[in-house]
Amino acid sequence: MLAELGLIGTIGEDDEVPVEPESDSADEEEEGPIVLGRKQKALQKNRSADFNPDFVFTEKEGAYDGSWAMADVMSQLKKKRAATTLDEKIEKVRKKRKTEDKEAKSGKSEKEKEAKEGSEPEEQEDLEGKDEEGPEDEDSETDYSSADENILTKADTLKVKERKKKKGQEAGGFFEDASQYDENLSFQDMNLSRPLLKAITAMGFKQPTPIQKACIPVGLLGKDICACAATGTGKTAAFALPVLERLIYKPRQAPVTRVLVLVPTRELGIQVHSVTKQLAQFCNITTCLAVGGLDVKSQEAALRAAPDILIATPGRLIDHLHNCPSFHLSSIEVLILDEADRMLDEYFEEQMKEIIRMCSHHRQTMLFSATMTDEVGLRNSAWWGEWRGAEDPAWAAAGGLGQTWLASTASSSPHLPASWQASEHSCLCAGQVKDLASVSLKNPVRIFVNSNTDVAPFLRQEFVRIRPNREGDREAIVAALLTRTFTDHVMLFTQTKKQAHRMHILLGLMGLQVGELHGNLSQTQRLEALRRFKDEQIDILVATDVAARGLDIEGVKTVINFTMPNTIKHYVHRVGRTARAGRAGRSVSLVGEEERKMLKEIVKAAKAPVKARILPQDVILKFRDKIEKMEKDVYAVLQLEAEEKELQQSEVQINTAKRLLEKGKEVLNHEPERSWFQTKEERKKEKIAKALQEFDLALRGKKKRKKFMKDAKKKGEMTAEERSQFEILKAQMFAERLAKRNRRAKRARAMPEEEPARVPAKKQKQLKKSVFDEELTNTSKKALKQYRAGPSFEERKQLGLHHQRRGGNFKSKSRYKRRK
Ligand SMILES: Nc1ncnc2c1ncn2[C@@H]1O[C@H](COP(=O)(O)OP(=O)(O)OP(=O)(O)O)[C@@H](O)[C@H]1O
Repeated sequence: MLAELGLIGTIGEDDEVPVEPESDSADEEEEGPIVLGRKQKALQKNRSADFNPDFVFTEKEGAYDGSWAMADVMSQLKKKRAATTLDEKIEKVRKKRKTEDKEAKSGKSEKEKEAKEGSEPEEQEDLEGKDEEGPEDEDSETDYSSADENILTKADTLKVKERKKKKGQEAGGFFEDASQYDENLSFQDMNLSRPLLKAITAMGFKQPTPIQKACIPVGLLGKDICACAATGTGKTAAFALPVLERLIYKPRQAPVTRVLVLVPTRELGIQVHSVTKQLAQFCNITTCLAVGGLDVKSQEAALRAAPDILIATPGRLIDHLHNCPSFHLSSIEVLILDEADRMLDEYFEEQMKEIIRMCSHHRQTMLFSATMTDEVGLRNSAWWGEWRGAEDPAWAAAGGLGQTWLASTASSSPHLPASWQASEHSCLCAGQVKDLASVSLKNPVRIFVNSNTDVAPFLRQEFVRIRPNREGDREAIVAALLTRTFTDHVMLFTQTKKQAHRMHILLGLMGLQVGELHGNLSQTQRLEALRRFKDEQIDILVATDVAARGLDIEGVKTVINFTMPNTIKHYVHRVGRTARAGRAGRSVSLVGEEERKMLKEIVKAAKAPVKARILPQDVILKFRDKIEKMEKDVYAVLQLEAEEKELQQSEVQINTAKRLLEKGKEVLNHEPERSWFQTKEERKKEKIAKALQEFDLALRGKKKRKKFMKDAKKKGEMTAEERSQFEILKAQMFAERLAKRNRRAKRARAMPEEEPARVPAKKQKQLKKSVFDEELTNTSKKALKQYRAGPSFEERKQLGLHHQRRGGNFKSKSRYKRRK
């Protein structure tokens, strides 16, 4: 690639950098455990030895086919008329540019030749020689002179960012204490059935990861779990294995769906489904995938067969619940929320309420995430509690899945944390989690193997500072990083879909192999991009946060953040796409002035040294120049896209009109409209309310923002600076909205449902009862009779009222008397 661009590579990902105080070579030299296809050699260097965590991922053996059951999924995709791909358009524009430049160059050299023929005939040979020998440069319009090459060979500089430790505050603390597990526990020790152990071996898992060691024994007991472990540490198997074991142990009596796994994105659904299927490959348990973007009809057919385990995204699940008459959730025995904090945030709020309302109350619930907070449960306690509050306490005794066996194992299992064995509730954490336990989950076990700001253990974090008023450098810096240093297995995250698309075009025009993944694409395009990235057909995947959570793409070496994401949580997930399953990985984030606060927090939370990468200024300038020159080509690609879209739209219109003329109106409406839990009107209202909220936030006291938005809209085309500013602004708006919502939640929604304080019987007797307690709250028959009848003769005598007639309102009478 560098050769194609006429550049010479500079600092390599694995190179030693002089300024770096400690050597990085060790982590590059160790072998990666999983062998990759085409670029194996590069990846073999990718294993880290920088860190020494307790757990070491062992090499995967056997035939673990990590594919996403793509064939299955692809057959469910809607077929669309094939148009030219973006890459084809980019290629077309590139070729055109090359020919133009070639022509321009040859015209120029002709002129020079003529001029020189007249003046300096002796230099002719030299020039001709140069023309022949000189490379037929593919990117001749941005060719670099030999002087420039010197500049480009300058190495980046890496400096360790010092972090200020708070006195007396060590990382971990409260969280680590809460989750103990038997470190020597093996899969064989876990009482798992043979078919599962066979599948584990087939998938190449030699020993359980910490989260698996901690969760599987507890999950087998049918306990509710709230679990947090770093990205890429095997949470999927941690929830899937106990569930599968319980399904095997207690086979179903009737064909019903018993386990529901909810995930936030379609791609993650496909992946979780694939992993579950692989774990269940040697038993009779059936699985089903119900995510958006795939064919509804075939999903409905699969649901009618009542699969044991259903993996779904909330929207599509609700669609089925409302439109597939025989499908319901009343038989769900286990509910799992993968990426639980996301599933319970405002985005899914209405949908989750609807799903929980339809779910059986008698269930085990498990929440999993790398960024789990106690708040997750607390914040959602109000509405969640509504449905779980009145649960049958006899559930555990009556038995969900294999309860008898569970009861016997509970007391004898040597693999449960010591604290758990001592007392069932000692594993529940004190403080905030108590609130969560009492409202969201039933006596949940809190298993925090990592803190919720921990990044993957083998991740090396780097940051590139964007200087004030140099926001426009971001694209140039990213291009420089991708061309010179991180050339393959890279995920580049942007804040907006538009920027992701632009980066795809820009990098594509530079000759890099790029794909994009975001919500503006069809499902086919999304999956195709992922497939190509997994199959190493492309080197760089530009994505929005839709790809930030959960995706397990083998061999991702680098994650680049174009801007810092919305929150630290988003950051943890994004950078978690690399350094998975014991492998090393690197993240490089571009940080501007306005994002430094988040950087500080990241540095503070980091357990390994965080580094600042400094690119030579000349390099940035060169790439900036290159991009500027490319603007017209970017525009040309966008034009091609717009033209093709227009053409497609008119084709659709013509076809519709044709069908209308031929077969009448009913042909267009032969499909009955699908119902949803919200009416169209409600959905519209919700959207408007959310948009207004955002709008309100954007304008709140921030004149700068208001002006920025207005100016950008007016101009239509943004400058590089404005584009970057817009990315940051979007992240800030999200963060503010979240903060506002959290503040509001604490006031209005997060009332912890505290149990009435239990007073010991002895103490109760000692407590003095007030007159209020004794008289007004006494609802016994005798007391009520007495109250109706009024005071007795004795009492009236005491009050000096015995001479008055009984009955009537003696109080008012006496008052009347006094007044007189
Ligand atoms: N016991 C094990 N031994 C070796 N590899 C494992 C083991 N368990 C899981 N893995 C592998 O680890 C990788 C990450 O697993 P998984 O996707 O479940 O992580 P995760 O914790 O859910 O990550 P995220 O938080 O990003 O969703 C997968 O490739 C999986 O095959």
